[in-house]
Amino acid sequence: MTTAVSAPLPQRICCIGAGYVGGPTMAVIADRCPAITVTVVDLNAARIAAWNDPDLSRLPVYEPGLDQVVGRCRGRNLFFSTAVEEAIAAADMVFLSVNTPTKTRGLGAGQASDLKWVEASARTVAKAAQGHTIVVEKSTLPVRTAEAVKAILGAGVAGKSFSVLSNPEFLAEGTAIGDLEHPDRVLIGGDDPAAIDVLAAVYAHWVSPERILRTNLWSSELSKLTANAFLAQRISSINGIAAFCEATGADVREVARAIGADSRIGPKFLQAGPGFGGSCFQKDILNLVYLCRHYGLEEVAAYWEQVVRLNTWQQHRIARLVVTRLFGTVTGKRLAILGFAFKADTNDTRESPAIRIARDLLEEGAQLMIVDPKVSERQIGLDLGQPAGEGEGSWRLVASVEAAALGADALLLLTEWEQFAALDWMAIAAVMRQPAWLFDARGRADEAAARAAGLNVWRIGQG
Ligand SMILES: NC(=O)C1=CN([C@@H]2O[C@H](COP(=O)(O)OP(=O)(O)OC[C@H]3O[C@@H](n4cnc5c(N)ncnc54)[C@H](O)[C@@H]3O)[C@@H](O)[C@H]2O)C=CC1
Ligand SMILES: O=C(O)[C@H]1O[C@H](OP(=O)(O)OP(=O)(O)OC[C@H]2O[C@@H](n3ccc(=O)[nH]c3=O)[C@H](O)[C@@H]2O)[C@H](O)[C@@H](O)[C@@H]1O
Repeated sequence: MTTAVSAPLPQRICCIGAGYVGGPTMAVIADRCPAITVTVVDLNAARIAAWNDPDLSRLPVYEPGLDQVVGRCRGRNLFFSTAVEEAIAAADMVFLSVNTPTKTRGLGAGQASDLKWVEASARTVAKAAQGHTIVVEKSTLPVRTAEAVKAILGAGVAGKSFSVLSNPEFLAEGTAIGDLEHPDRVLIGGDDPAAIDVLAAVYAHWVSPERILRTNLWSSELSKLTANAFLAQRISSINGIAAFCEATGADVREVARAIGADSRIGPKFLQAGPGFGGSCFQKDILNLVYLCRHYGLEEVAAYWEQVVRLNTWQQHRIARLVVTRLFGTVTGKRLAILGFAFKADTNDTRESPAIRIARDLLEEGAQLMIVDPKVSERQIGLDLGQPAGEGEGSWRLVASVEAAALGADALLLLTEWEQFAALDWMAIAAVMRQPAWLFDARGRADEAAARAAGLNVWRIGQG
């Protein structure tokens, strides 16, 4: 399954989709392969303009270290452009890195992946490509999508030829650059050994051969869905045990440490929290569920569906217990929300647990004071479906935890930003309305200091 590589390199790579995956992935390829010209294209002109912003702090994706990589390559062998067809025509390798969200209507709505962007970009490649082109699926796709991509490309004009590869991306947001520079593995699926060699030669610039895995197309597509399903399953498992700990007097951190010491289980992805967020776990599992049902595997579908159900339950559970502890009502009460991104070190809020929890509390009439170092007021407004405001059932974005705490009955720690781990609890408690609460849904705050400052503390998974 592993490979040693000595194939020719592509000269020009085009990547369709300048998002959280396309941007950082291509920046690292350009950085590690100065001989390759990499052009990232997108229909979204504002996003491309942001990638070209001379001020590197204003790139459209926030990732630690990304600004430095882009700063080294942009204008040298890394380009961002809206000239999609031109870049495809010049390329000998084209990555499809477009969005594949859950369908919102029609057949499979709520579960199947919406492949309209993949189909549209494949059609553009079929039209604009010249000569032989290697087309690489970078987006996360339902197993057997390559068949559809091949069919679209095969219907193109004579004189063009294509090889289709699957090369799913395993980076996690917040650690994207490190994940790309030191991947556990690179997976390449395909049925054209020469094309696989060319792509493997790109990665071989910085990834050792034994980490470059080759499979058939379908195994590669399915491995990506499976990896995300397994990771998400661990989170739902530990969150279920956290609720059980709260009911029984056990402590989920101790349980996680104890089971994680078993080398067969391992310590990673055992952090109990407000449920997983991010654009992919839920959509990829629901896609798996849809595919299992399609193939008549109802029990398998129900098994994976439960991972998502438990996640949704966990988010509502946290909102409910906040209301219960605050004497059964939060109407008109100020609540400080610490963190809105779906995890630390990203500006991404897609499927963030903070959204569902905040919406539940707004529904109860709370006034939310939100603090997040990277998320914009505009984005929060879109996520909560209402603009910033005042009074019952309203929210505002404020600049500091101290400002959020002013007159608040409770703080909810929802994203594990580093700065929330070391707060001046005396100063914070002093400006809150008493009796005041800290609800630590990430288990990251200095609980002893918060208690010493007079706060009541609820911590995830602590009985
Ligand atoms: N966000 C993440 O951490 C990871 C995402 N993935 C997968 O990678 C894929 C992309 O995800 P993100 O980068 O997060 O999405 P994104 O939504 O940030 O970026 C996708 C971009 O593609 C552009 N686009 C769509 N159709 C186009 C077309 N026909 N021509 C030109 N541009 C077009 C959109 O304008 C958008 O800017 C998805 O399949 C996702 O499941 C995989 C691993 C990690
Ligand atoms: O396909 C994708 O999009 C990516 O999805 C995840 O990456 P990402 O969603 O960026 O971030 P994770 O670190 O996996 O965190 C996902 C969510 O789970 C939560 N989480 C994670 C780990 C944990 O122990 N506990 C926990 O609650 C995080 O706070 C976050 O809300 C996977 O980790 C990547 O390998 C994959 O490429």
